[in-house]
Amino acid sequence: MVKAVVLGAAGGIGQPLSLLLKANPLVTELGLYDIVNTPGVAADLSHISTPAKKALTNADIVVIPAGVPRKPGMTRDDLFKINAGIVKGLATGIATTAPKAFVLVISNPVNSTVPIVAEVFKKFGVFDPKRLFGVTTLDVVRASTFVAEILGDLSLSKSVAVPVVGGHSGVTIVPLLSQSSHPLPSSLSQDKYEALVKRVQFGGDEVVKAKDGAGSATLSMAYAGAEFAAKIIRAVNGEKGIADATGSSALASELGEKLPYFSSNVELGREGVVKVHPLGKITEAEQTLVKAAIPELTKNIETGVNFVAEAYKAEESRL
Ligand SMILES: NC(=O)c1ccc[n+]([C@@H]2O[C@H](COP(=O)([O-])OP(=O)(O)OC[C@H]3O[C@@H](n4cnc5c(N)ncnc54)[C@H](O)[C@@H]3O)[C@@H](O)[C@H]2O)c1
Ligand SMILES: O=C(O)C[C@H](O)C(=O)O
Repeated sequence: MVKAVVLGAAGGIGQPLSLLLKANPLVTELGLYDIVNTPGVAADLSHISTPAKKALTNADIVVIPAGVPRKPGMTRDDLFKINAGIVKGLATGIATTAPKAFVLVISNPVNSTVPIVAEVFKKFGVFDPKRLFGVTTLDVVRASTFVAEILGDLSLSKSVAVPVVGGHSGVTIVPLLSQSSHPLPSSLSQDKYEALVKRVQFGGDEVVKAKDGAGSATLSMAYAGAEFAAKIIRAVNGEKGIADATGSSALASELGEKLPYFSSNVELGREGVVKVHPLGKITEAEQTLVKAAIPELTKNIETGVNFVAEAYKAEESRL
């Protein structure tokens, strides 16, 4: 029995993600919440429509695609002003209603919204780093698709696995192409390698540009979110040895001293992350990418942590 809840269920990501979760036979109950149009989506999916508190009761897994998406010319950080408050509010609802749930944060900027959820959970004494994830699966999906394209066989894209570590914006996205399950052609030029890295790092911008003001990736994100959620659900159901390269898990990686959040290859179990894998053997070029990611990721994490600290300070001074 697994209850999944989508917060932001009426949105561009929320609707197809809810559909994919509905289609997952392992999801036995689906809770939908949005500030608009929830009954419409719920009726459409023949699902429950309840206010957040009730929707969250007994949730095993909560996915959060609530918040505003980018328009051309914006960075993910530009979304912080609006989305930070939305995510803090929803995290409070989860902390007080479903503190044991696995939480999957999609709302951008993920590098900062994951620390926001963690800080709220700490305040309520319910923080479990093994159960909190930033969803960076779309970067893995993109990297795998782009590598399959280079290999000239798109039918491979489901079986190509490329670990992508770090964070979820620009230089913080670090594809470990040397660890691809399907090696790149040895003839690939340095220019082409660098272009591939850039394409993975800025894949989101490609979609934002193509949508021309109508938002950012929704369908590929729903697919990626549902894939990751499905892995969590299988792990919750007791399946062993489920591996994934995703999630700015708040667990210490080998970079843990420098960075409290760093998306890594992880192994999942009934209680959440059971193992954070080290980066393993990486090339000099990949080491350079990791080094470049750290300052930006550090800044993004601090932004999230400081936002919550200041919000609570302001709340206390009002009392
Ligand atoms: N992690 C990733 O890889 C990734 C990929 C794509 C998009 N995103 C992010 O996901 C977010 C959503 O994108 P979208 O295209 O679905 O946007 P959208 O505007 O289509 O949908 C967002 C939904 O959130 C709802 N919402 C707003 N405040 C809420 C609240 N307090 N409680 C519940 N629901 C609330 C809105 O009503 C809306 O239905 C954006 O921040 C976007 O940047 C992340
Ligand atoms: O690019 C965006 O703003 C949305 C998302 O983070 C993505 O990678 O597609």
